[in-house]
Amino acid sequence: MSAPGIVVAGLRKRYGATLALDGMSFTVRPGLVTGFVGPNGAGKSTTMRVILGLDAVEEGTALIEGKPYRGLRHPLNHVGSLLDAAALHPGRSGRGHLLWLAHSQGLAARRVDQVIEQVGLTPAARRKAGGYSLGMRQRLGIAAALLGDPPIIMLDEPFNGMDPDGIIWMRGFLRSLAAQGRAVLVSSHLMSEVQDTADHLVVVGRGKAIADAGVADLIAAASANRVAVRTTAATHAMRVLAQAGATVTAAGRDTITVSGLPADRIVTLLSASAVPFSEVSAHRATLEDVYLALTREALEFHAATPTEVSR
Ligand SMILES: Nc1ncnc2c1ncn2[C@@H]1O[C@H](COP(=O)(O)OP(=O)(O)OP(=O)(O)O)[C@@H](O)[C@H]1O
Repeated sequence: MSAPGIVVAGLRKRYGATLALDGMSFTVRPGLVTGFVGPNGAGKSTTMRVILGLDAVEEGTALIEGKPYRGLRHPLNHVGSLLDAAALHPGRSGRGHLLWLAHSQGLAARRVDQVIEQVGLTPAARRKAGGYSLGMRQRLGIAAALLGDPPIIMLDEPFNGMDPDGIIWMRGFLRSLAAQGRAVLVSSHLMSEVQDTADHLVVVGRGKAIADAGVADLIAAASANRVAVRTTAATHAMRVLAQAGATVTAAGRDTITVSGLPADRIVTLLSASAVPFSEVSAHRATLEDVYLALTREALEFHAATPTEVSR
């Protein structure tokens, strides 16, 4: 039996002097939304193009249900993708665009109306696609990806250009595709976009995956043994706790996070130094925290953060 989903292993690719992919490896499993997240230039789009056989690599393999894209007899029945929502004929209606695609794949016109309905584009289906907003183009692109009813869906930055209602719709839609048992890979350079959507995250930096794990596990790891303190005297609190051996980070205007000391010891130390505080609680990391910690080292350009104080 062929392996389900997508398996990417050891991709290496150069563009001139730029090493775009440097050992990229990860797996996209059925029934899950996998967020593919990383800073601009990290290699997300290149990886997706390689998976679709649009770009060659010097090393490594990208397999769809156990085969390279070019080895699939009817690829669009295996994987549907949206790489560039702008790539459509502006003079054609949305429906006309999909009919043209369906025809080229030997699919029935009935399928076109089904996918238009699925992505909520019915009222605009007969209008010229050239007049569509970027959000509508994204919906049209997703409709095209669904035409062949593939078990794998791959979308590059589908949240781009979506208004808040569109983002909420997209999150629910991606979840429903995964709930149908499909493997869904969604790239974004913003962690907040995949929050509440992704079950699994592949975080990329400088051409490789720097994390490939469940969202719950990543949050638990980033939260481990850290305590959040709310105080109106953050600077004083940071000094006292750092002197006691803790590593302290400013997390917001009135909040610091502390590692290296248990909560009861923190309370004792702050009380002894007359530092006012209103709350001491176990810190729960956000996906944003996870992402920042993982990508800090991988960012090509970043400013030193002045907020960390340790003894
Ligand atoms: N056709 C190309 N020619 C030259 N360099 C390229 C080309 N495509 C990508 N690159 C380079 O390869 C690296 C990876 O780019 P890629 O577009 O895959 O990253 P990305 O993570 O998708 O970023 P973004 O979110 O900005 O699209 C970057 O340094 C980029 O400049």
